[in-house]
Amino acid sequence: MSTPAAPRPAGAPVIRFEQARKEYPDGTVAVHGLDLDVAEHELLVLVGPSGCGKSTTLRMANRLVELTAGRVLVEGQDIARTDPVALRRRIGYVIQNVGLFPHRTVGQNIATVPALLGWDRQRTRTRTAELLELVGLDPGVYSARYPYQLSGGERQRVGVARALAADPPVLLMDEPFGAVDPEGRRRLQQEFWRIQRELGTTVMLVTHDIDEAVRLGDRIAVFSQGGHLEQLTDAVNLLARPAAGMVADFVGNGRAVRLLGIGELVAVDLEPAGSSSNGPAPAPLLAPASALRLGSRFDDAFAALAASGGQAVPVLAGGGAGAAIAGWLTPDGLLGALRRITAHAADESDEAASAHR
Ligand SMILES: Nc1ncnc2c1ncn2[C@@H]1O[C@H](COP(=O)(O)OP(=O)(O)OP(=O)(O)O)[C@@H](O)[C@H]1O
Repeated sequence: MSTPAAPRPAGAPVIRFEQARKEYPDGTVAVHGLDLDVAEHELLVLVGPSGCGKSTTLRMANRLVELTAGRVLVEGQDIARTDPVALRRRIGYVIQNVGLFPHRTVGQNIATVPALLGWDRQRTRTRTAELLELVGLDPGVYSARYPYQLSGGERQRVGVARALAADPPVLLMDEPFGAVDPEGRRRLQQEFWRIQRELGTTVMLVTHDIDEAVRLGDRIAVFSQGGHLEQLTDAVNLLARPAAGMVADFVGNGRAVRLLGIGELVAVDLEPAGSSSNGPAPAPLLAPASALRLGSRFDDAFAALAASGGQAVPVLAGGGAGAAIAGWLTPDGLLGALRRITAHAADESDEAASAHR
């Protein structure tokens, strides 16, 4: 991992927009006066309808778009006073159609920034192989291929690997999984999420897809036209308590299903392990691979309850041979779990609302 350019107090924002404004030469005000912080190691998603200023905001952070007024700070430095080329070496950038160099191999594409930074061949080769493995492509097979020899999904993986090559502290992503079919997209999202947790990269990601936002974002910023920040909160809160009006419309139907996709089972959601004789009637133990565990997503829990015909299903703690039944999940338990995460969201949103006013 690279070390940050300068020590910062814990929790200091890595990217800070201060009254950032962009007016294009034809008079279009894409972003009016945005205040927004992205915290270290955070994956912040910008979401909103077409033309609301998401890409403009993102591109203000690496100076592909120059501000008309206000400031953007990256790692505490005003980027207007930073050399744009040096800035972009510290900030990875991934766009929808990836923009791989067609006449360079996958390995050479990934090595673009390391080459600019003057890394030696051995270090570059090792890093390239590591990154290909990280995004799930066999280096022996893919390093020497050209972009035209890849599927759309593979190209996007290479795009992500290239952006991560010099281990930038900050990554900007504009619809990075847009060109992939829904199933591949889901897989890429999952893998990217894992990689981001592992590397601790601070990420700002633009999407118009609310499901993607909910799946990936530590926090989600919902924009309306003109780069207005309508709501900034975590996924549960956004779904449980969307701000009235534009956000609620944008989040739309299917909120309950999305909540099922993000909640995770914890011990308080379960009937105690010993209660099966006088409490819920236990379903037969599921095959370990499909068994529920503490931390299982609610949608898996819902599927297991449906398969058991509504009978209590066992939930395991620990893995492998050491796994033990932590308790039993009943339909009421799952309802309680949904109430638990939405009640938690309500508390936080009340706090956030008073902090914002
Ligand atoms: N170079 C430009 N000159 C004039 N107007 C522009 C320019 N680039 C973008 N705009 C306008 O600024 C507004 C915001 O555009 P932006 O691309 O930031 O939106 P977006 O939310 O990323 O949209 P989408 O989801 O459709 O990509 C839009 O009205 C767009 O037409």
